[in-house]
Amino acid sequence: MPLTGEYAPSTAGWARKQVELYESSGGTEGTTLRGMPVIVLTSVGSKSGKLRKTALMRVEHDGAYAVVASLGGAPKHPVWYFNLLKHPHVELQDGPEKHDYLAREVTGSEKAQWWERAVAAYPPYADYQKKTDREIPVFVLKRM
Ligand SMILES: C[C@H](OP(=O)(O)OC[C@@H](O)[C@@H](O)[C@@H](O)Cn1c2nc(=O)[nH]c(=O)c-2cc2ccc(O)cc21)C(=O)N[C@@H](CCC(=O)N[C@@H](CCC(=O)O)C(=O)O)C(=O)O
Repeated sequence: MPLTGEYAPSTAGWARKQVELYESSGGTEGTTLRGMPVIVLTSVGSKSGKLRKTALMRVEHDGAYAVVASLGGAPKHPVWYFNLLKHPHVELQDGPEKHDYLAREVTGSEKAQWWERAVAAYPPYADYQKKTDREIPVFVLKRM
């Protein structure tokens, strides 16, 4: 059951533009960052209840995805992190395919396994984690 609600564009201009190009091209343009694949996550705002769309690096394994709340190694979580905690039903667009997923924050050995996959997909994640004391959260998304 797709998410419904009013779309509220991100205040991060460069990321918003990438999302809008990705979606308007049906997932054929704006699908990479530095040559590495990107997905678009739609979440429900934890305070506004509006639809928020976030470009993130693509980390996939056997049909499940991980999304990494790295924010470039900033000291604070990106705010979409709080959206997924409150509203785990999200949509993920990977190229032309868009489906519903349930997001769950992972810890321990499960997180370590997905962190390895994330760094393999986008090596800068390892540098971001070195840059901050904040433990960068990872959610695993399973198809609904
Ligand atoms: C700038 C801010 O966005 P954010 O949710 O903090 O997310 C910051 C970034 O993670 C986001 O811009 C990502 O798209 C950046 N980014 C990546 N960010 C990552 O963290 N990880 C990635 O792998 C990643 C890859 C990536 C690839 C391409 C690209 O263009 C951008 C990429 C934002 O949009 N804030 C809104 C509010 C957004 C929101 O969700 N509000 C909630 C309230 C949230 C709260 O305050 O608790 C609501 O509506 O209720 C605002 O200021 O109005």
